[in-house]
Amino acid sequence: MKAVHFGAGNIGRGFIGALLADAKFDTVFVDVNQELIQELNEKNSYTVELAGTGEAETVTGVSGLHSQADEEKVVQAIVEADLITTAVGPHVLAMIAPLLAKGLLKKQGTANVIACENVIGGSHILKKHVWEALTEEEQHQVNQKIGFPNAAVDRIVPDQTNDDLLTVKVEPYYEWVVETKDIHGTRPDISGITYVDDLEPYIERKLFTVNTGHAATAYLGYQYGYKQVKEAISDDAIKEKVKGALSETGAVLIEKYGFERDQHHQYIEKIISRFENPDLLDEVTRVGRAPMRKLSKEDRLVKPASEFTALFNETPSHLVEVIAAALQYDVTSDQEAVQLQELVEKEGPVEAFREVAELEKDHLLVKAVQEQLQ
Ligand SMILES: NC(=O)C1=CN([C@@H]2O[C@H](COP(=O)(O)OP(=O)(O)OC[C@H]3O[C@@H](n4cnc5c(N)ncnc54)[C@H](O)[C@@H]3O)[C@@H](O)[C@H]2O)C=CC1
Ligand SMILES: O=P(O)(O)OC[C@H]1O[C@](O)(CO)[C@@H](O)[C@@H]1O
Repeated sequence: MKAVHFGAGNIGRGFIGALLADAKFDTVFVDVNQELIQELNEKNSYTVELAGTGEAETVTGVSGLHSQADEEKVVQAIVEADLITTAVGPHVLAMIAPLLAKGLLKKQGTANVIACENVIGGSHILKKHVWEALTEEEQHQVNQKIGFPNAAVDRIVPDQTNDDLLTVKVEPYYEWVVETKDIHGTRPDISGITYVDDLEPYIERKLFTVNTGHAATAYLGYQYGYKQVKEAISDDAIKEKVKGALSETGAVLIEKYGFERDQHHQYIEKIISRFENPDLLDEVTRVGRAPMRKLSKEDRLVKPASEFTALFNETPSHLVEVIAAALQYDVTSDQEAVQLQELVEKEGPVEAFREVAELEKDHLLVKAVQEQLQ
């Protein structure tokens, strides 16, 4: 079996690539990092270390292509692929879509495209961008043979500090959930995938617990002066606030999906313990990256906070505190943080928040953030 995976970064190599290799796929990684591509083609393998266990896995059957310089080869690889996956970041999906469209158009048999990004409906977002690159007739042709099932991916893979460029250290835990309804042909035979009929409860539980909790730890940690996530979460004051924020998202999730309360709180505890892994060096600036995306209306802070407000007619004080901390996140090496701070400087933090989160002026959440910032 053959796979093409866009994005040979942390999650690409450390999670998706490893699970594809376990399922006996040969994987072509498509990236823009020439150094990574060269290494992949020289070694055709790399190591995945499981943090805190001393265990490691060798991933074989891999190679690399550049998404611009090797365009024709990428198209050919897509033509031959049984499965196409991505882990490039939500904003990059639009950039890879034209090339993906070219390859999909030339394919003969059925295949599936699975976006493995931290966003709700990632594969559908990618499909929308692919559609923009095709005529109506071409869309029809591609629709007959290609599925775009949505997915949720969960594994903490920090930025890497190894001497070897390809080696990647990951947490042992992982979860890859794929929605069955949009799959074309047979389901990819990958034992690491959990197939579900309805992804929504899974992706929301994951995004509004793992990612909300992580973002809360990062923004509060940055505010308190911590560099590493594990340092931030071992500060009791931060941990209590993170737990508070996750109780609020938990209240929304329990109300919406009927999760059992005690089980959900055990899930929260388990997630927090993953942030504490002493063998994971994970900087608050990686987890807090792209604060404008993280403050957008469908993402991990504002969506559960506005749903909490609507459901319970009160504002979630811990999430509001995290949102206020995110508005003060001024990391100069982060393009979105710089852009956010420029907006804060120009419009003031409350108006900046309202604009980024696309909320009405009189929304209770806007008022609560205003009070928090006073
Ligand atoms: N790192 C993690 O723990 C997790 C990350 N994710 C999601 O996975 C996605 C990727 O995240 P990471 O792997 O952490 O980021 P990363 O920055 O390590 O990897 C992204 C890769 O995409 C490549 N890329 C950028 N533009 C490209 C283009 N036009 N064509 C092909 N490749 C391109 C980059 O060179 C890089 O190698 C994000 O959506 C993230 O939210 C999801 C779960 C866990
Ligand atoms: O990848 P994003 O959406 O910028 O957010 C970082 C988050 O993604 C992860 O890398 C994996 O879920 C978490 O470590 C963190 O919560």
